[in-house]
Amino acid sequence: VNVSTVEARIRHHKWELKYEYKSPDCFRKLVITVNGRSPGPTILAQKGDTIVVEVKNSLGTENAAIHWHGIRQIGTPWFDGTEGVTQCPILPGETFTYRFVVDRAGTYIYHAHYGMQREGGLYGSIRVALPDGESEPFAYDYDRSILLNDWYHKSTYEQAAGLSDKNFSWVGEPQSLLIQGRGKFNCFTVTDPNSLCDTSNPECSPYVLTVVPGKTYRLRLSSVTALSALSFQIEGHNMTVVEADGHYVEPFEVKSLFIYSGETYSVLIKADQDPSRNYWIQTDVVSRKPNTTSGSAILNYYPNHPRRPPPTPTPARPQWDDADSRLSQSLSIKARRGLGRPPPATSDRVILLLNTQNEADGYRRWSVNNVSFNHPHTPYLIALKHKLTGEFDQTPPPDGYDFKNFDIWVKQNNSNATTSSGIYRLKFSTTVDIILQNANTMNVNDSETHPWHLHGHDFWVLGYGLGKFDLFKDPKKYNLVDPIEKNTVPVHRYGWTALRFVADNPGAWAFHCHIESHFYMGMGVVFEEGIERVGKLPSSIMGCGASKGLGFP
Ligand SMILES: O=C1O[C@H]([C@@H](O)CO)C(O)=C1O
Repeated sequence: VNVSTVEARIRHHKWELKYEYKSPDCFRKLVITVNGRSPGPTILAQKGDTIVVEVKNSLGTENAAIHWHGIRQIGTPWFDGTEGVTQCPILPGETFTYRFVVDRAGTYIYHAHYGMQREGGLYGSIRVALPDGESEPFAYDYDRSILLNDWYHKSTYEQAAGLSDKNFSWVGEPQSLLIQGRGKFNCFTVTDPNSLCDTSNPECSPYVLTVVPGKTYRLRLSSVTALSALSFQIEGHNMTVVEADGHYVEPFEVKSLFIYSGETYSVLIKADQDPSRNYWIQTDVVSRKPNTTSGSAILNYYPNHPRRPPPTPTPARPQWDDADSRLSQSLSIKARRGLGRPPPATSDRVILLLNTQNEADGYRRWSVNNVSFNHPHTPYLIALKHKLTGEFDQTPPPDGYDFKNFDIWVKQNNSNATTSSGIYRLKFSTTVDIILQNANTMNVNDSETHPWHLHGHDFWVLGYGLGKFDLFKDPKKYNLVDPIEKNTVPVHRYGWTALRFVADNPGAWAFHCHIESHFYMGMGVVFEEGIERVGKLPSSIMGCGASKGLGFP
């Protein structure tokens, strides 16, 4: 008999957030650490476990909130960790306890969701294993989590102040790329004599992945970049993609994996090359013209010395503007045969979301259907549940745009964008289609890739295309047979992406561009569904705006 008697476990973590001086890419700056580390500790769990994280905010003078990216928070919408949407921020000196169930095996991440704090270094991996006795539909010997990030030397405050100034200043390209928290900045370019940059600092020695010849490794790759779309490659080794955002992928091979901010993938590699040497692991900026050197790490074949540099030059960077290869990878990702869940055949509502760069009131913004998102002061979940209708704009944003007349290929004037805190109210349990439509930015001949992340759900990815979405023809080409489910998906330059999800998770959920500065500049929306089914909110999420005193009987 195969009766599982293993009780789901409670995994208890005690975390302290602090600003500390660190040199992840050899340049010393203040970094947000979890228990002294950035990336923070990896959360290891088994499907069905309850994760409890007691977060003490010791940032001194700064609020905090932590989002559990890819965890749907079924029944616990108040622990999604999205400041302004699901909770008030954790005040300096206070301790907030997150408590949620990890209900599906897979690769997930956690990161700050307050202001632009993620790029300060507050992020880490979540790895949820199958219950005892169940096995994955692929074989491997070892399992490793690798976080990819881009890294800036300016503080998030300097960046945010520049973005929200009438005299707009853009964050620019990152100073370096980090692999599992380590990168290498060229210190010779530092002109400030007071800055501390030391390429011999052991904190910035490259990440080393040691492999035993002949063994197969499952690499769980996650991107938490502030801006960059990345390619990831391992010299001399092909990778087989087997998982994306917690869902099994029909396996396919790549030389170079494209990964967008907020996405996670598992790839399998076999250590089957010449074992007498080491190999380069490399990540590069794609989709924007790079001004950042490659991020490098070492694939170390045991028993070679882990720091021995590979005898070959670093691999060639993939061409940054090769849009075809990126679209082609997107189209290759399908649910694993026999293991995917097919989507409902039809939807109840179609929401077209046009992504544009705008000016609103003289400020540079990003907008969806010409509405730029503005956080209210009282989190939506609390305002909705307690019917505090004065706390956000009650007019919902539009379900579409003037798609007949709008030309996505040219620079618009866009001076008429408005800012709003209005949200989409979805009928509980209905099926919703979202069409992300990309367009030209405010620069001539320019369109950018945007990775969109949905909280509280996974969506089926029904299709991608280039150009303007055709409401009549394109839905006929949807993949309703084996679409992958994901929580983050790119909308490619001048392209569209079609998604479907079921609005069956009571709560208020953000859906936004995962580029940190773009969300900060208004590139997001909020969905509400089934608010009347949400249970009593914990008083710990309250204390700001109109929720002051609400939690106390
Ligand atoms: O929001 C953005 O602003 C800059 C640029 O468009 C400013 O001109 C850029 O690359 C973004 O992604």
